[in-house]
Amino acid sequence: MLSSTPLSIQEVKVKQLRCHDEIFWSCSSGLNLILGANGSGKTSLLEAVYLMAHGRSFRQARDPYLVKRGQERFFIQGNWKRFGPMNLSVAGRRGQTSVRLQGRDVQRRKDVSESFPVLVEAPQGRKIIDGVAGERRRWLDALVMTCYQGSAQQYTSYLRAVMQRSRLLRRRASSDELDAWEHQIVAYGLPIIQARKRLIEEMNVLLSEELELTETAVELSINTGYEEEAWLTRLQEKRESDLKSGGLRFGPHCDALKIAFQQREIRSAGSRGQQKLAAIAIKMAECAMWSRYRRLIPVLLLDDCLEALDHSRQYKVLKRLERSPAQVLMSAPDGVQIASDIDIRIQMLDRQGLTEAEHPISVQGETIVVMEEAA
Ligand SMILES: Nc1ncnc2c1ncn2[C@@H]1O[C@H](COP(=O)(O)OP(=O)(O)OP(=O)(O)O)[C@@H](O)[C@H]1O
Repeated sequence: MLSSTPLSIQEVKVKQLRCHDEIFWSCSSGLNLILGANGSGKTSLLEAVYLMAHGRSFRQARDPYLVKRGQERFFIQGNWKRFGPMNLSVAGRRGQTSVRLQGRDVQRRKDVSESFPVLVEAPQGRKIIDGVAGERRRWLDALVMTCYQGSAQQYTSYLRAVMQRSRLLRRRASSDELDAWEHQIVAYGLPIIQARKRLIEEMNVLLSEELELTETAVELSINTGYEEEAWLTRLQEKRESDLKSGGLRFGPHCDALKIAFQQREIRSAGSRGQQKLAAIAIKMAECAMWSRYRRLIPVLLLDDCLEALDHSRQYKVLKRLERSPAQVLMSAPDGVQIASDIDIRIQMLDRQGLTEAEHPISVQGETIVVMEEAA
């Protein structure tokens, strides 16, 4: 079997990004944790790594506040390892960022994000577990396109056919014209449904291997019950109502991905801790898919990833991450305790910058309690 290459970042230099004036972060290839007070700039450091790979922030709203207040520009420079050493840098000012790879301007951001896969789980990031249905669907479809060659084209053609049908409805086009585009909707839609089905099956197998972490099986599902003739008939019958409602409200572009736990949707039935464990298990499965189809092991950014977990589950998460072949960059607020048998590099962040921390971080001998609970 072909082996996969783990991507990793070794050094990050950040200038004038958010609260940081100038900071240098040296990362190890395994588990890395930044500890610091609220507002000390931990998330901003993870954001810097994401910005290099994606050219934009993972924080939700399009953010014009990346540049430090009172400054004109921010700079990020990173030394990565991907087969050999690679250099990525980002320069930005209000609303604009430019990415350079090995000193040359990057024209297509996608080329970098596909070659430098960086996955993120962050409270201010995309809400896959407890966000709106569209967020989950976009995440699923992005993973389908990552894993199965040619599927991106199916999505583009399908959406073009959906939009074209809406335009024709508004123009009161002939039934023949509409027929042709409705056939295209179905012809491009069916492979999308098949690809989603296949991906969900693969992900569910991977998630079933994370049972030790999630404790209860986490399962993904989406509507796959499309039948060609029935779909075409439905499209024909709904022409009038689709015209009135302003668009097509049925099809793969509307289906909701469900993430269930004990057969109930985790976003409403799961506790915050259970949702967190599911989110981490999903990231593990996503990493495995990248490794399987792209032969690359992504860097994982986990912001505040121990939040909402009790000591024994924090320990379990760290143990799981320790086993992962991925480089993991995490943040947590001051006061979190890490058991001594976790192989992890811990750095403390304050106004002076980052300093290596003693390990284990234990308050009043509670580490022992953590160990006992987890045993
Ligand atoms: N453009 C900016 N200029 C200056 N400071 C900023 C800017 N944007 C955000 N900040 C500040 O930067 C600080 C760092 O935010 P960040 O989210 O990185 O902190 P954090 O350590 O992750 O905090 P928490 O533990 O609360 O999640 C915050 O105090 C924020 O108000």
